[in-house]
Amino acid sequence: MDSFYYENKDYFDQRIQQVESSSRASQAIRNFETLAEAPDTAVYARIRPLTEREIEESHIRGVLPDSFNVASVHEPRRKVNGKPDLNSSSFTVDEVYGPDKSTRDIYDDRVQELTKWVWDGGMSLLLAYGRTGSGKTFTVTGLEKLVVEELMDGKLAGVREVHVCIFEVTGNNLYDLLNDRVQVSIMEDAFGSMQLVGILEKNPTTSDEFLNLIETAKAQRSVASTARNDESSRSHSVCRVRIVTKETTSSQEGSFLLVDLAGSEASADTQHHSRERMAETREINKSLTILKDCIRARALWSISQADAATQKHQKHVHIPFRSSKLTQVLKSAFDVKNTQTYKTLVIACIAPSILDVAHSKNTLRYAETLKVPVPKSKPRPFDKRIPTTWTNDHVKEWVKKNSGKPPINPLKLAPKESGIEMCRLNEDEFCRRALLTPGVELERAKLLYFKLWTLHIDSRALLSRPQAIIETGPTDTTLNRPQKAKTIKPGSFFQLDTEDIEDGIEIVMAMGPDIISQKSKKGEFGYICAVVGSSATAFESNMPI
Ligand SMILES: Nc1ncnc2c1ncn2[C@@H]1O[C@H](COP(=O)(O)OP(=O)(O)OP(=O)(O)O)[C@@H](O)[C@H]1O
Repeated sequence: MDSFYYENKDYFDQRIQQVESSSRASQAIRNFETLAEAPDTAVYARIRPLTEREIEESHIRGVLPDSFNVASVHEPRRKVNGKPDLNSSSFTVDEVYGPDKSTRDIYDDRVQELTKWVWDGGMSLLLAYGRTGSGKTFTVTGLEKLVVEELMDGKLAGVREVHVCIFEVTGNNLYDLLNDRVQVSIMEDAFGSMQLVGILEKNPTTSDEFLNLIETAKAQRSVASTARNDESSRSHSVCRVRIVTKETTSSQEGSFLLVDLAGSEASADTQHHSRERMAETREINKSLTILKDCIRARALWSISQADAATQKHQKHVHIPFRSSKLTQVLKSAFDVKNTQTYKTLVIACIAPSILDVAHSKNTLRYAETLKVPVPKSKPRPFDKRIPTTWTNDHVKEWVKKNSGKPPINPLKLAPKESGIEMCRLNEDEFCRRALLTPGVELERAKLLYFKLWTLHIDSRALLSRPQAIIETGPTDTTLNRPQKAKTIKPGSFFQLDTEDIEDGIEIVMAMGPDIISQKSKKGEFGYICAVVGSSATAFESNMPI
């Protein structure tokens, strides 16, 4: 096709110019509304500019940003009569960045939010996917620098320790890029977390120190590439940043995984390579397919959870993370037992040349399949027992009523968050905001956080078992709910209705059926309950979620 393209270059040039001018018009009517709430998994496409070599060789662009979230791909083709034609197709992702967009634009739009999320104890995963030479390393390295700047320049609130390790996944082997490529292994600990055994973790205290580590890792990676007589990166490179805070006792650790994936190559591209290189390509492609399956399966699982009430989509979801070393390393991002929300950003990197469109289509197809369409279901109406149905006004009202005296300022705690967003907030961030109200001490902030979580957990039980009664009971610590109470599981927490609240007792925990009281002898069914006190230190509990 290359020679056909050069023979008909003027024709293709003209056609692409026509397409480009019409796509500019459609970009102008960008719909900002769809960006209102970024989903936990976002998929972007970044189309790099033509390189100098490509320009010298008279390539033109065959992949264009069509609208803010659509990339159009124009493939040269020969009609049966021998005349040239363009085969056009389009792909939809969350956001398309054209060649005029900088790494800073991507950072400001999404990655900055992931960085702040991690600083406050959240988990983020950033993956750059694409064919060899499509701009993955350029993008990840640029973003890493901006992440480092944000983390280390001291402008984020609070004091944290930053720990970093950078390693490479080549086939089934892991190499430490900050320790002379020493081989490391991966093991699952008793809690189901994957531990890198033998990895060297550094603790940079300045931006420069951190950036030097990134440079060291980059040099180690290219040493290996040169040794294989191979300019491109045939391995996945992972930079793991852990954020540790000592400010509150129960604070969670933040984690940011930035992954520069190995180039996806079609098997046909490696036909002229050695058997070893072909096997390597197969291994890389396999790991990328497993990665896609894991991301999709995790997203499907989240949807099934959100939809648990209707039971429509609740089915067993298999997440095959054990099938490759790469997905084992990233296990925490797919683990359904992980109670922390992972925010994931996948950047599909695209080489724009019209002679590379077959590869670009594969990359965009891969990116498209990562987007799991969320079934359109009617939003659940407001229910005071279910925080995920609360609007920001409901949240504010709840904070005012439940945060003691003087109440925690809802404008400081939840300036614009809905109930779902408040449940996603980690404890540190929740307490930090609560403490902005003068006179509020940490214990009270924690108690309110706990109250919200208790409600949320109970509401999940209600949603997954619609027959379960999450009702209030009398404050004599015995729940008297004949029949209905039989569905209550010991260990469940219950929030009492306002009219049932006495002596400030709002929350009780069901211990077990009351079989000895006078009421039960009369045939009434009740539960012995433990009172949950108003002090944050009154009890401890591991609640199933
Ligand atoms: N957005 C961009 N703007 C300008 N130049 C870019 C951009 N993206 C990539 N490039 C250039 O394109 C070339 C290939 O980019 P890069 O090395 O990042 O590709 P890659 O996908 O990581 O390739 P490999 O898989 O072989 O490592 C480099 O010369 C890089 O500087």
